[in-house]
Amino acid sequence: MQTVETRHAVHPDHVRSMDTTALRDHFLAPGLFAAGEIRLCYTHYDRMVIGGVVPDGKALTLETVEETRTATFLERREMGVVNIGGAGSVTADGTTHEMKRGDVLYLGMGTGPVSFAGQGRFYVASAPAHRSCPTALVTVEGAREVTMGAAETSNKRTIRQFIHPEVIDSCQLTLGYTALEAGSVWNTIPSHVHDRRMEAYLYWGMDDEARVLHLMGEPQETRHLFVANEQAVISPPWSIHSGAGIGEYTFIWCMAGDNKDFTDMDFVQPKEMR
Ligand SMILES: O=C[C@H](O)[C@@H](O)CC(=O)C(=O)O
Ligand SMILES: [Zn+2]
Repeated sequence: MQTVETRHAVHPDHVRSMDTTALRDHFLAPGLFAAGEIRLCYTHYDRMVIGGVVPDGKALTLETVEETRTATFLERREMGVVNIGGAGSVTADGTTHEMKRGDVLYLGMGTGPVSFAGQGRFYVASAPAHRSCPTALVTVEGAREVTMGAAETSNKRTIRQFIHPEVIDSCQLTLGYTALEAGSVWNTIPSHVHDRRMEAYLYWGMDDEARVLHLMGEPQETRHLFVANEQAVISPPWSIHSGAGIGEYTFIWCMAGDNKDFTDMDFVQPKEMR
């Protein structure tokens, strides 16, 4: 079964008047992972599509979606696939890529139907592309590692970059994931915005009871979402995106927009936030 939900882009002035339910309806994607299903969320933020594919031992194929009106989903798109589950495989254009937990597959524009199999739980993130870059499997070991933060500020973390200019080529997509060190709870502090790029987060590796308090909104007009395991947050270009975990968590970040410069951020110091 395959379902696609559309999310429209929202003006920051509108967000000021939203209650919790409205905020969650617009910015949280809570139900992307279901056994035997492909569930996609087509956003109008840079036309980024995020989703979950859970083959549950059988095979699931992502071929077309009505929303793109293209012959195949990736005819004019690129896509990153992250396996957040057990061992699985992804087959595209006659090649099968075995993926263990944490591995990332990049599929370039023009790739045909994409089949998912095994015990994997696959998070997908796709953006429009203008040229075909080579398909590439980047294993956990092959990622670029950056450490940030400090124990004193409760934000010591390792950022693993997979779809990143210094690792593999892509059109506009960048993707990786960030894990907190034991005792550290805060991600992406100091907060930042990058109006040139939208971003989406998928929180994973969490206990069922754990929650992340995700901060969003304009830096002087912040809002929050309580987020559970395997739920995604859509972060508009004008919004901060930071969070603190009540329990262990990792999050996949992906971005699309005008540049692929991971370090291009407009920082907002804690004292400047409201
Ligand atoms: O623009 C970059 C993204 O917000 C995240 O990659 C930041 C992040 O993972 C972190 O600081 O912990
Ligand atoms: Zn960011």
